Amino acid sequence: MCPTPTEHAANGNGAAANGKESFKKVGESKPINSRNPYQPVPDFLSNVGNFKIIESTLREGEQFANAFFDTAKKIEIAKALDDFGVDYIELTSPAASEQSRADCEAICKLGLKAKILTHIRCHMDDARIAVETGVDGVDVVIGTSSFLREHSHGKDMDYIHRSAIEVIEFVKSKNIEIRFSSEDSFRSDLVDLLGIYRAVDKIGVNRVGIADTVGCASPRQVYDLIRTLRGVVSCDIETHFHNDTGCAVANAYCALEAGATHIDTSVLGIGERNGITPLGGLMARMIVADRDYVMSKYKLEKLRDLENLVAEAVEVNIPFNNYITGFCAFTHKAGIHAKAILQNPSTYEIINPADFGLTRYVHFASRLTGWNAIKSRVEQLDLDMTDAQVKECTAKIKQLADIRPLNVDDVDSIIRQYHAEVRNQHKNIRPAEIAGLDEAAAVGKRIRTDTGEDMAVDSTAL
Ligand SMILES: CC(=O)SCCNC(=O)CCNC(=O)[C@H](O)C(C)(C)COP(=O)(O)OP(=O)(O)OC[C@H]1O[C@@H](n2cnc3c(N)ncnc32)[C@H](O)[C@@H]1OP(=O)(O)O
Ligand SMILES: O=C(O)CCC(=O)C(=O)O
Ligand SMILES: [Zn+2]
Repeated sequence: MCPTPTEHAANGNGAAANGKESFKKVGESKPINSRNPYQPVPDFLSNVGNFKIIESTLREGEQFANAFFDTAKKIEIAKALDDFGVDYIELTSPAASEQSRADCEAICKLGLKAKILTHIRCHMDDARIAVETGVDGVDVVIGTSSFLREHSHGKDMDYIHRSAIEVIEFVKSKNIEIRFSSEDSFRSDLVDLLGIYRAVDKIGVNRVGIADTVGCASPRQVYDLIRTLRGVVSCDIETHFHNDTGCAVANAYCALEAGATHIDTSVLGIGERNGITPLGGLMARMIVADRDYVMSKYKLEKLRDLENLVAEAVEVNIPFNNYITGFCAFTHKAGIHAKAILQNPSTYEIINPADFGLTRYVHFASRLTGWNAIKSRVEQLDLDMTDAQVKECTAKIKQLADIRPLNVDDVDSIIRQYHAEVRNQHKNIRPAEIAGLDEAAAVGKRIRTDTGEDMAVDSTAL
């Protein structure tokens, strides 16, 4: 359930009003009475308050059209991801090239807190190389849809079973984690899928993976498949969602609701085509679902730097509407919004920018601006105006905003000019009049004018 405005205001941070609670391990359920009392009865299948991130910027992200990471950049990104707090860092297959293998070894030697994985084809040749790199685990994949069986590797389900078992047993014998994933899971036959997952679960795979390789799945399809799979395997369930049809974040969330334990992400969502679930988008979604969990695990204030690092490395800009860090993600423009936001940010914000080390911005330079936003700007400028004057000044701003776009300087100039005019008008009024004093009695006194000026009343002013 989303935090109510009262909760947001009370916490000052968009939090659900949870008490302190310790975090369960993957697969365990949360104690019932530690949850937000406004939340519905806990769903014991759901892992929205207990998930792990497999960060694949250095694997899926390297498949992004613009990506070229040299060793130094890979190390810098790996360290930044580790610092952010991701649970796993997935690296390109060491079978891809000699440099990929060397980089994989170098990152394994960094001694990061995050576990290091590499991603390989379901083939012994790749597996033999992978286990020699020093990784903590191997993610194995093979296409199971008819498209991929026919046009990618050309193998049938019997072959897939046999090679999966061989590779898994080999990797397990090296005492490192092993995950088995079907590629293009949502266009694969359900009986084939459940059969192979049941088989690999039986021989002790750590995780099975569901991949929406072409981004075709809807949240409801994801929920149904993961929920079904949850009933078939006892191991962890990793999920991987491409964003071709705009569902990558929603699908990740639904997967967790249905019992998935691990979500694949990449910084800014970079990957093949238009990429996968973005790390920042997942954080945006999850902080609303379980703020305590997200805040305790991930250093959210590092997200912007992490995104800037990757954006620069792959030579793209951060999109204007990016989750959390887009330039207008916390900008409030229309007068109705601005007024309410100034009173209580929960009115039009579900995420508190301060949780990510960011600030909100109330826009005050358009034809949609209202007097409350201008009043706030007048206060920032430390000028004294009555509400009636602010309203009159707002009308002038709107007049010009109807003609051309305004910037902050334009508005500040209008405000200052208006303020000066008002002050001068007052200067032309006899001070005794302003003070409401008897003129003769006023001489020699000091009074404060409407515009806040301290003035001496002398006979020339009368
Ligand atoms: C959906 C995904 O993102 S999966 C991850 C994708 N990642 C990568 O592709 C890593 C980078 N890839 C590479 O460097 C190269 O493709 C390599 C080194 C893996 C293979 O290179 P090549 O041997 O030159 O083959 P090529 O790339 O042309 O074709 C892929 C080969 O892998 C085989 N293959 C594809 N998927 C699998 C799989 N899951 N398990 C086993 N073999 C597979 C194909 O049959 C094909 O082999 P063949 O043409 O020799 O029969
Ligand atoms: O290994 C996986 O689970 C996913 C592989 C992949 O990138 C995909 O299928 O899109
Ligand atoms: Zn992918």
